[in-house]
Amino acid sequence: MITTITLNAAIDQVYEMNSLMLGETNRVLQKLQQGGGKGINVARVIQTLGGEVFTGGFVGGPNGEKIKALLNEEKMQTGFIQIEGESRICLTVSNKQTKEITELLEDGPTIHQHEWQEMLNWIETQTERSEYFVLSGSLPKGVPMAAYAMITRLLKQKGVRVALDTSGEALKQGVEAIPFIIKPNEDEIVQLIGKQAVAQDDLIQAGEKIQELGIEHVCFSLGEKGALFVNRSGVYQVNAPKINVVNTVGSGDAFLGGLVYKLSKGGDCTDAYKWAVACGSANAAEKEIAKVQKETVQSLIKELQITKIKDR
Ligand SMILES: Nc1ncnc2c1ncn2[C@@H]1O[C@H](COP(=O)(O)OP(=O)(O)O)[C@@H](O)[C@H]1O
Ligand SMILES: O=P(O)(O)OC[C@H]1O[C@](O)(COP(=O)(O)O)[C@@H](O)[C@@H]1O
Repeated sequence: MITTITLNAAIDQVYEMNSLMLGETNRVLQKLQQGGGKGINVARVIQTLGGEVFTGGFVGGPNGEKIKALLNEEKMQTGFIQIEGESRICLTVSNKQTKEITELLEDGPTIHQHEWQEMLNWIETQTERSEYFVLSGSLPKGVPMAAYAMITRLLKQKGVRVALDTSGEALKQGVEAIPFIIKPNEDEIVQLIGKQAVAQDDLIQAGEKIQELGIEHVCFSLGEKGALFVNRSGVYQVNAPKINVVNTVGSGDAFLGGLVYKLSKGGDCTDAYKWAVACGSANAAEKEIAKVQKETVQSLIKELQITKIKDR
């Protein structure tokens, strides 16, 4: 069983528009609503691929009720902790003409100390039935900056493998706890290593340094360029397939869903790397967030090549 956690769950709302002009009246062509936030999205992708997945996090207020109802409709297995605050709304504006994507992300509720403690207790009980935990997304206010580092240490003591996908200081501290997998995107790589890593050699050097800390799979997702993976045996590159891009929001979550799903099945990790890129790209071809089509993933995997660019 894979468990995913979303400390800052959201209603993910997508507005499709013909244009978006600041300072003008803009009309919405179509509105979509989903239960979201990174861990929930990862769980949706794992469920679509056929994996056994459970998803938890904090939810509260009418938005929290909506998130639970939406996930219920999708028959997702959930175990949320109810909070006093109100869950956030994350808005994606998708411009049909220019294909531009604009994201407006609320920062979400404040978590009280007793709610955080409840979460730590819940995680502890959930370890009994989980081989993997996915910790994803921004930290809500009130939760310690070391939250992911604390959870990672707790899970590792129980023999659970941790995949971490977050940003900024939470990522830096999380990395110090040595999760099994990290998946920074280009912005997060810069935050993590403190310098622009535009050249491939810089990325490889940074990835190797992080891997040597003991992180088994350092996975750099690089948008339309695909991804670079560093593990103890080498450095691997997978180029993204050419697709008709509709909405890239959730591609990182789909990437992580595909990666953890395939790793949890065992076998060669290079297959899991291809699944990750195929899922990320399959997501970018859809309007909805982290709602990949299994058939698209399977056909993209056949197109993908993985290249070992360095032995270690
Ligand atoms: N424009 C694109 N074309 C094809 N694949 C894409 C595109 N954007 C993202 N992807 C796929 O999604 C994966 C994750 O995207 P990325 O933008 O790196 O993550 P995040 O959403 O976390 O910023 C990429 O590795 C790639 O496989
Ligand atoms: O928790 P954060 O970092 O605020 O991000 C939340 C947003 O990230 C998403 O999960 C998408 O993330 P990715 O594009 O990185 O996969 C949205 O669904 C959500 O609204």
